Amino acid sequence: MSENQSDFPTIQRVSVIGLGKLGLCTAACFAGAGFEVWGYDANAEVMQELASRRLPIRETDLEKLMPEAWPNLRLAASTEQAVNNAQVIFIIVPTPSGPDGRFDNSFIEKVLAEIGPALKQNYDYKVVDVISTVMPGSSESSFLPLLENLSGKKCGQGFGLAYNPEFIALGSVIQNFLNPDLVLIGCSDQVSGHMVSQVYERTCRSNPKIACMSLINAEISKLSLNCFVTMKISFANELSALCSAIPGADIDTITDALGADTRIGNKYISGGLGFGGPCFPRDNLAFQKSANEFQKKLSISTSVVAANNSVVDELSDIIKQKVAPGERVAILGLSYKPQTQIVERSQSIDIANRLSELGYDVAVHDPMALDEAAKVLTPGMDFCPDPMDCFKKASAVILATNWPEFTKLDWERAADLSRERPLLLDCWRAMRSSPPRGFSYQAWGIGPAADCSQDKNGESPCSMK
Ligand SMILES: NC(=O)c1ccc[n+]([C@@H]2O[C@H](COP(=O)([O-])OP(=O)(O)OC[C@H]3O[C@@H](n4cnc5c(N)ncnc54)[C@H](O)[C@@H]3O)[C@@H](O)[C@H]2O)c1
Ligand SMILES: O=c1ccn([C@@H]2O[C@H](COP(=O)(O)OP(=O)(O)O[C@H]3O[C@H](CO)[C@@H](O)[C@H](O)[C@H]3O)[C@@H](O)[C@H]2O)c(=O)[nH]1
Repeated sequence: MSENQSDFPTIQRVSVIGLGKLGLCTAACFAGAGFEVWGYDANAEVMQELASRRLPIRETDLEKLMPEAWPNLRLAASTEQAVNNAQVIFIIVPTPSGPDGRFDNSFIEKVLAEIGPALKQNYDYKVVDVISTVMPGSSESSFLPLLENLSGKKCGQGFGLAYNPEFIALGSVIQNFLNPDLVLIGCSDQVSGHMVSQVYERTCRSNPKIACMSLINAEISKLSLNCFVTMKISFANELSALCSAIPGADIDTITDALGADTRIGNKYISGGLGFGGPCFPRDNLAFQKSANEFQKKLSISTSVVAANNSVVDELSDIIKQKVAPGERVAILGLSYKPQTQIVERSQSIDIANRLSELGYDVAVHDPMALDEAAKVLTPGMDFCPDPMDCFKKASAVILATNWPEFTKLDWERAADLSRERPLLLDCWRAMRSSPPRGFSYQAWGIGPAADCSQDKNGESPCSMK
C-alpha cells in the first residue's frame, strides 16, 4: 500500500449506530465538525425524539453543540441505510459485563450481522469502526470473521475494521471528545487507519496524539489505560487512609506535591472515596479475566480492586468507633460522582448499605439520584428529598459524593436539627477551609492533630496547607 496521502479517500460521510450516552454525543461532535452523519438507534423512542429535534439524553454542552450539528445529522431508517450512506460506520452499542466480568459482545455482533450483508452490496471501501469497550481479542476472533463471512469480502481488501475506544467521562463527554490527549485507533490495515484518523483530525480541537496500531494492541491499550488510572486513584486513596491515622498528615498537601512531578501528574489523585460508575470497576475485572485466559495474573489490578473495596471498610470503622448502632447516620450524595443520577457501583451506596446492615438508622439524600438509588439501597432507609430532613436527630453525617450543593447548605440549621455535636465525616474535604460550627468535623485524609475542630486558637489548621 502506498504512503501517498492522495491514495486515501477523503471522508465526508459517516454513520453512528447506537445513539445513547456516548453515541449521540459522538454523532453530534462529528456533525458539528461538518461531516454528513447518519445516525441509527434500535430504540424507536430515541429515533422519534431526534426526529422531533429533541435530545433523548442530558449531557453537558450537548445542547450548545446541536445548532451546529442538526443541519448535518440525518436519521437512517435502518442499519443497512446507515452503511450504504457512509464511508466509516461507528458502532457504539452496550457491552454489558457478564457474571464472570467479561464484556458481552452480543449487541455488537447483532449490529455486525446487519452490516455484513450491507457491505456485500456496496462497492466502495468502507470501514467498520467499533467504539464500544470490548475484551482483548474480540476484533480478530469474532468481529472480523463475522464480517468476512457475511460480506463475502476479505478484511483489509473489500472493507476495513477498526477498534477505536473513547476516553470520555460522563458529564464531560463533549469536552473530552473534542479535546482528547489521545485518539486510539486499532485497524486492520493502513487505509482504514487513515480513514478513521481523518475523521478525528477534523473533529478534535486539541491536536491530539493519534496512535494507530493493530486491533489487539488497541484493545489492550484501552483497558490498560483505564486500569492504570484506577491504580492512581487507589494509590491516593490508600495514602488518604494512612494520612487519616498519622497526626498532622494532610493528603492534599502530599498529593499536590506528588502531582507536580510530571511522571505522576496531578489528575485522578484526589484522595477520596474511591472509584465507581459504569466503566472503571468493570474494566479492572475484565482486564483480570482477559489475563487469566492467557494463563497470566494481574496482581496490581487485583490489588487495585481490593484497595478500592477497602475504603468502605475504613469509613464504616470510623462510624462504628464513634456512633452506636441504632443511631441515625445521614449520607449526603449517592451517585458515583457529582452531576449525574448514575448510582452503578457507587461507593456511597455501598457505605449506606453497609451501615444499614450494621444496624444504623440510615437517612439518605442526593440532588439527582434518589430514585435510582432506591433501586439498589437496602429497604428501610429514610429517603430525604430535602437534605435538612436527613439531619434530624442524626449522630453522624457523611459527605459522601462531592456535590457542590452540599457546601452551600444551611449548616447552622443542620447542626440545630442534629444531635449534640454530631460527627461530620467529609470524604472529599470539601469543607476543610471552613468546617461548619456545631459538628465534630473529620476530614478523610487529614491526621488527628490537624482535626479542624480541635484548634485551640479557634483557627482552622486545615486551612494551613
Ligand atoms: N458512557 C460512557 O461514559 C462510556 C465511555 C467510554 C466507553 N463507553 C462504552 O460505549 C458503549 C456504549 O455506552 P453508552 O453509555 O453510550 O450506552 P447506552 O446504553 O447509553 O447507549 C447504547 C445505545 O445503543 C442502542 N442499541 C442497542 N442495540 C442496538 C442495535 N442493534 N442497533 C442500534 N442501536 C442499538 C441502544 O438503544 C442505546 O441507545 C459501551 O460499550 C460502553 O462501555 C461508554
Ligand atoms: O481522583 C479521583 C478521580 C475520580 N475518582 C472516581 O473515579 C470514578 C470515575 O470518574 P470519571 O473518570 O470522572 O468518570 P467516568 O465517566 O466513569 O469515566 C471513566 O470511564 C470511562 C469509560 O471507560 C472512560 O472513557 C473515562 O476515560 C474514565 O475517566 C468516580 O467514581 C470518581 O469519583 C476518584 O475516586 N478520584
